Order: sequence, then C-alpha cells, then structure tokens
Amino acid sequence: MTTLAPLPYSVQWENTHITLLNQQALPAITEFIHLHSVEDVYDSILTLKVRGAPAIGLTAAFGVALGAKQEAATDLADFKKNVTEHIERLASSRPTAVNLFWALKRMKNILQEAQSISAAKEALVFEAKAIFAEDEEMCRKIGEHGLSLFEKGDSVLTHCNAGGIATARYGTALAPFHLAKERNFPLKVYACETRPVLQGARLTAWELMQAGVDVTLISDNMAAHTIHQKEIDAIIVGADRIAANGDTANKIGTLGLAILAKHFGIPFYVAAPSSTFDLSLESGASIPIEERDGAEITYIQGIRVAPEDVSTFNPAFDVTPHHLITGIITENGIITPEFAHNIPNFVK
Ligand SMILES: CSC[C@@H](O)[C@@H](O)C(=O)COP(=O)(O)O
Repeated sequence: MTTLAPLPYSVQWENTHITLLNQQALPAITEFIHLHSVEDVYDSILTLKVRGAPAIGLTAAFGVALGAKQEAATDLADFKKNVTEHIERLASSRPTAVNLFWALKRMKNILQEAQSISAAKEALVFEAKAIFAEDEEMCRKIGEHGLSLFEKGDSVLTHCNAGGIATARYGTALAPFHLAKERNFPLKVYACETRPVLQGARLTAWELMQAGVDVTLISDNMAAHTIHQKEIDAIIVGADRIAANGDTANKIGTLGLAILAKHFGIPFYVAAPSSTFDLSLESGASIPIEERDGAEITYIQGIRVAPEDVSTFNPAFDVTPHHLITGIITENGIITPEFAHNIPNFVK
C-alpha cells in the first residue's frame, strides 16, 4: 500500500475548523489555511483553494458539519432550515463536479433524519468523516486497478491534477503513479500544464515531484508532438462528472487529448470513484459546464498577457464522448465499452 509519505492531507477536519492546503498558492508557497465558517468554505471552493471533484465534495461535507456545529438555533425545525441554507449555499459554489452534489445530498439526508439538534450535529460530523474515509479507500483501489493497465517502462500522459491533493488521498488518475513509485515499478509521466490556471504545472508537477515520481512537464500545445516523439503509451485523466453512457466531463483540454489518443492509436483512460458518476444524466449533453472569469485567460499569475477588453470564452471543462474512452477505472474495477450497458455493473 502506498503511504505518500511526503504528501500532506489537503483537507483536514479539526473539530472547530477545517484546515486546507491552499492549492492556489502552490508551488511557490506551501501554506495551510483555516476555514472557520461556511462562507470560508464556499469562498475556498469558488476560488480554487480547494479543487478537484472529490476534494470539493468532501470539503463541502465538512463545511456543512462546521455550519451545523456553529448553529445557534434551539428549535429543531429552525436548525434544519438554517443548515439546509448552508447546504444550498455550498451547492452554488461550482456547477460541474457532481461529487459536490453527491456529498451534499448525503449530508442533507442525515440532517433530515435527525431527531434532535445535538444528534444532528454529531451525525453530520460522522457522515463527513465517512465521506472522507470512503474517498481515501476508493482512490487506493483505483490506484491498484489503474496500475494493472501499465507495463514497466511505460510513458503515460496526464492532464490537470487528479492527484492526492484533489481527493482525500492517493488521487484518481495519479493514484497508479504513486503506487508504482512505492513498488519500484518504473513509469514515466508527462504532465500537461493545463491552461488557464495551470493545475498541471503548479500541482501535478509539484505533487509527483514530492512523491519522487518521474514527471516531465509540457505545455498543452506540445501534447500531439510529445505523444508522437516520446512514444507515449497511454493517456489517463480524472473526471468531474460521468453520464450514464460514459460521456465524461473533465478539465478543459481533455477532449483534445482523447481525440489525439484515437489518432495515435493509444488507450485513453478515465479514472474516477463511483461518486463521480451521475446516472441521472443519459449523456454528457446535459452536464452543466462551468464558465469562469475571463481574467483567468488574460492574466497569468497576476500578469496581463492579453490586450485590455479582449473578448474571452473560459469554459472550465469539456465533455469527452464515450466512444473515445478505452476504459473507466473505478474502485470496483475497470469499466470497458459498451459503457451504458456495463456501468450499472460497477456503479450503483
Ligand atoms: C480527482 S480530481 C478530477 C477532476 O476534478 C480534475 O481532473 C479536474 O478537472 C479538476 O478541475 P478543477 O477546476 O481544478 O477543480
């Protein structure tokens, strides 16, 4: 089992507050910030201090537990109404990663069942901790299944950061690399920088280097040339929402990589826990795609790189159609096409 010795937990429940590894500050500064209110949690998700689908979900769950603990209402109905408002506030932070809504739904169910305020406060903390522990376990299993797909010496390309810091621990797409390192199983990782906000350059390169994984950074527009020149064996990415037919929303740029994988005849894998599936959606066409401030494109790390007043279009995610996906690696095993038929055998 991998221990990820040098990597800290990115989200920690501390009873009176939540401690977060500030992913906005990395890699220049490794700092931990303390969230003392639901509003702090909302702001941290919105501003990407915590990001990555599973990490967003479990941080929001801890946010609900925190809000409930701080609630002053003495009437159970008032308490439930106020905590429900906290849940709604957190649900409005980011729209695409379904893990957020999955985790908040679990918290809401616990809230609704509670018979007293003190029981609710205790049960909400318990549930948030359970969501965290389950995510850690799911990611560990994803690492095992994912590693079974690679051979010693393979070169694998990844995009964005689907690592330990984007989950409770281990990561999804990066979990096999952590496991490989632990087992002295040689793999070479190529990380796309991931414009506009550089999760690949800032976070994946940092995380894998911390763990001693062999990682090489490229800019996004180098992917085709690199796949060809460096004989990349496979591409693996995470996911923010997977529809019932296998269509997958992930960080903007993922679709282009899936098309490249098809062109070059290499496998394209998605790694995600069952909490990332949204079986209520028939296809990816209904996945809401977050559009973020154009300043993320016109500025890099605070420096303007485009003319004042230029028009921008800044979708944070794209949808890869299922027919471009070779396999979806879950904690329950690797789902292969026909996805619409096979997903229910792995995800309930
Ligand atoms: C295990 S994290 C999986 C995905 O959430 C990840 O690939 C991704 O797209 C993250 O986007 P972000 O905007 O950084 O939250």
